Amino acid sequence: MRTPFIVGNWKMNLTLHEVEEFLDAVKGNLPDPKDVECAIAASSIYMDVLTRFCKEETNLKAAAQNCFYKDSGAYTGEVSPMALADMGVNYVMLGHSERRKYFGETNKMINKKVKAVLANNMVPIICCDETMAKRKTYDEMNWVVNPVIEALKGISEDDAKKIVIGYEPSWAIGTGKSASGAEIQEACFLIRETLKDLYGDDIANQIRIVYGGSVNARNVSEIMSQDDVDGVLPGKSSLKAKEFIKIVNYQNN
Ligand SMILES: O=C[C@H](O)COP(=O)(O)O
Repeated sequence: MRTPFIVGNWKMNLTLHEVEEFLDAVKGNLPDPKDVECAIAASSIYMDVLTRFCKEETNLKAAAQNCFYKDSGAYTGEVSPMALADMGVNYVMLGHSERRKYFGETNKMINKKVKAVLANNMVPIICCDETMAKRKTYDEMNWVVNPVIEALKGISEDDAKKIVIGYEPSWAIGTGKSASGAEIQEACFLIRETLKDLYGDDIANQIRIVYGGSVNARNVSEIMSQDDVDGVLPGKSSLKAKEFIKIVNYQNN
């Protein structure tokens, strides 16, 4: 059984004061991780505050939004996966469409980062973008499948079981208009079939696939009801504690 997984991606938002207010507000309001596992992907400057909080409030996991593929060295401005692991970070998002678009991240680079994150005993959340143009061509290799294959090159079966795949169509990100349940299921099914080709049914059925793109408290239940969807990755809706609490408690609404 795949435990539902909800990761709020704060992106480059919130001040320290707002982060503290958010964490205070969610305390005691998050579901049991056996029912729904929750995480916040914060900017690395807030990682210390977040990981300290997560050590007390064990219903929340800490995620980073990115990291470099080397543990240390002369890489000015980069974030070390070893340092993140040392702080108690559990998950690292990799290959978000904003990283690909604004910072030129390639599938090859993301594959190196996946290996570095796993080597530091954290779990990568590998994000796969999709443009509407690609979806319309129905060219499966270029659609959502290719980034998954490229990101997983050289990843063992044991490691593959742990990873999370994020399906995030860029045409739905930050637009306020989520993909429909059927569109999400179609892509997530395709991703799972790809995982089956790579690792076989047993492992593919253990890998969690989450959807991101204008998820909110109103559409989360419908999205979560899709067969191949195991979680969501709300961006904007995760900035307000009240809405994040509603999203993660979708099973009670
Ligand atoms: O990582 C999160 C996604 O980019 C979704 O962001 P959004 O919920 O603001 O559309």
